[in-house]
Amino acid sequence: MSATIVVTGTDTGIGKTVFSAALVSALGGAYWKPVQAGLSGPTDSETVRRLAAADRENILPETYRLKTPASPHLAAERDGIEIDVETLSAVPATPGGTPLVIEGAGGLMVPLRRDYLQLDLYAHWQLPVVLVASTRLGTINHSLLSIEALQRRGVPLLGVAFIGDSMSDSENTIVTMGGTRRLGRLPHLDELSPASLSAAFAANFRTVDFIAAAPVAPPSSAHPSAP
Ligand SMILES: Nc1ncnc2c1ncn2[C@@H]1O[C@H](COP(=O)(O)OP(=O)(O)OP(=O)(O)O)[C@@H](O)[C@H]1O
Ligand SMILES: C[C@H](N)[C@H](N)CCCCCC(=O)O
Ligand SMILES: [Mg+2]
Repeated sequence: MSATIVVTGTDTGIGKTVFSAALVSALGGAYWKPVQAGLSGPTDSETVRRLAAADRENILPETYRLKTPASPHLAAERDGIEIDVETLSAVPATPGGTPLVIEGAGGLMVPLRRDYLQLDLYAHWQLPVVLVASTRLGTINHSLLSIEALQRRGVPLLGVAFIGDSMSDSENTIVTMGGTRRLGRLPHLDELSPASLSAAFAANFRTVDFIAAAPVAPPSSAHPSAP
């Protein structure tokens, strides 16, 4: 069983927090946002707590709370600090050993420092990753680039969670050419509430895919060259 899942995305603002809340709720799990950049308005931890109707103890404290809503490396510099990667190298324990959902900041190639990417941390952790991707035009490129980056670094990829209206050709193209699987698609919800979100997750994903399935091993050549 995968007790810890990393939620990454093809971009910032793609739906990682909303998907993480749905997953936390479905798993009865805990949530950790290691680096929060931007403190005005609800933080991602606060949003997950609300949308997952999670107990306070299941929202683990962020390791870094940075004021500026920017890339973490820059937000840290603005706060006059440098992110110490060592402090992020071990994943915190959860109350009662419940499953843990970890949400990154933005996408894979986002720097935590000027010499260290978020992807470097994921390669170190070797935890199964869910890639959250939009279904809108442009997603094939962003998704395949993200998948290739994960595969090149040997990071286990559980699959892709799509967000938005159905675009079956884009979704199939991404998972087929990327050598991974489609975990489901969360439609756009006009009203985001704990009830609407958990109903949408239950209707479109299988919780067992996140707890029982072995991550898809990164193939050495997911996209063979054309003859
Ligand atoms: N399925 C959905 N239905 C309706 N709104 C959504 C859905 N998914 C995401 N959103 C909205 O889209 C916006 C961006 O989503 P979200 O905050 O989850 O992105 P993110 O990838 O976590 O961004 P960040 O990189 O800042 O952490 C938010 O306003 C959120 O409420
Ligand atoms: C501030 C924002 N909400 C995210 N947490 C951080 C996004 C960093 C994106 C950096 C980039 O890819 O240009
Ligand atoms: Mg977020």
